Amino acid sequence: MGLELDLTNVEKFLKIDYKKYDKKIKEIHQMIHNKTGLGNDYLGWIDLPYHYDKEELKRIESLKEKNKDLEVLVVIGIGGSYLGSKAGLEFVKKPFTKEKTEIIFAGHQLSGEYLYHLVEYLKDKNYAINVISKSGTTTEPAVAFRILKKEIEEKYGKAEAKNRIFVTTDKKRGALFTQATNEGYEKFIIPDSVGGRYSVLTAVGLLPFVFAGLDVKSMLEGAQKAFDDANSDDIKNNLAYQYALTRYLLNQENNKKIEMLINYEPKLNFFSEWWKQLFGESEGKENKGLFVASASFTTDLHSLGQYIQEGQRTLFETVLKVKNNDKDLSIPKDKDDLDELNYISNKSLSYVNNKALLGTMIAHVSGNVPNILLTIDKLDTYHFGYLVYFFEIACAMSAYLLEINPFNQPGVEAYKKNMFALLGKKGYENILK
Ligand SMILES: O=P(O)(O)OC[C@H]1O[C@](O)(CO)[C@@H](O)[C@@H]1O
Repeated sequence: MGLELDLTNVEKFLKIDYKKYDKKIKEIHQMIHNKTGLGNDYLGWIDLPYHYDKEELKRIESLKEKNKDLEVLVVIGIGGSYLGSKAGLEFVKKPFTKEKTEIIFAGHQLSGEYLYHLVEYLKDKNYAINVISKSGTTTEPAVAFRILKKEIEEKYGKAEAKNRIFVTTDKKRGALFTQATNEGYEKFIIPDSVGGRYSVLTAVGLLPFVFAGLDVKSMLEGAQKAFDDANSDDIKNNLAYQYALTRYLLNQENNKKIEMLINYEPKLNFFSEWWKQLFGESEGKENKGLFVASASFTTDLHSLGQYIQEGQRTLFETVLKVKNNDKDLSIPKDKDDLDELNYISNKSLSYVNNKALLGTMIAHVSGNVPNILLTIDKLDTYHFGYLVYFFEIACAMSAYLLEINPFNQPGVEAYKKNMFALLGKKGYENILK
């Protein structure tokens, strides 16, 4: 139970010679596991599937037990402090069903309209806040926290509000750490050695998952399986490295500039958002890296499909296929058959969706768009954990193949500096001159 990788529709465009890269892959594998490469201080996520903080998870579970009647948990965070938990929840959540504790995200943009309506919504709800920020100084979550902290204190009083604010941040430093210590909020840790986009399996993801009632144990088992599967330095036995090398070669030898992650299940839309941060922030530097995009089919076949089929030939697709649906429906027979669907009556939607996937792949490949096919069995917590770790390790390998540091994001500062200057922050006066 893991993942299947099919490169048939890449090999038509590219010769993937594992032998040629065997030595390089082995070296990088050692670099990752011995933590000797660029950005090596941030390789703490490597061991998380087995060495996650077990005491902390127990503390999260007992916090959830104490707060089992909460109607809403507001999770404040952005980027890696947001996308992983949002992706995990969407991955497994049944559409159109209301969880006992609803998880609502905030601080992932600066929209006053969004926050206004959230504040209104929370007025008659029994709620708590989990504010997540490794640095503690990121503007978006800091603004949202300031506003929601005022609201929760007004609603419950300062003393009770303290029991309803859970902070996930650095172990010993930062603005949020200091605030949490001063106010006596319950704290959870983002380890020094784990950067935001690699933090799903820390309290960053685990707290929201536990509050949403997700099976965290099986998620960690999935990640453990991915760890075991990616533990070989022999690329022939390591699908994560095969994926990493393939996308590297499509870029370097086939001149592809864009990788699109494609899904056929709306539950995967936010997984794509998480994936985009992972690869975009890790690889997009020094004028290198693939631009990562995503699409949800068949929806986007009716918008982007035209471009993919016939636009500039600079992209390839990585299709994430789900073999088995939990629930399904069949198409009923109709006596008039005006829509001419009787030829597929009694067929399930999964059957039709799979034919759409196959037909699209054939079309796009014939339009010179290489397709990597990744298949998982189903959309459950186990496979979420598996995919998270699979892509994390693939991303590290891929960035090291490009000879860049996968774990920093210096470019993100540019917009922040300009925004601070425009807002009149002290010390930024000369930035735009
Ligand atoms: O957890 P923090 O420190 O608020 O950072 C949130 C996100 O912002 C970034 O630092 C980019 O500004 C991401 O790398 C990170 O995931």
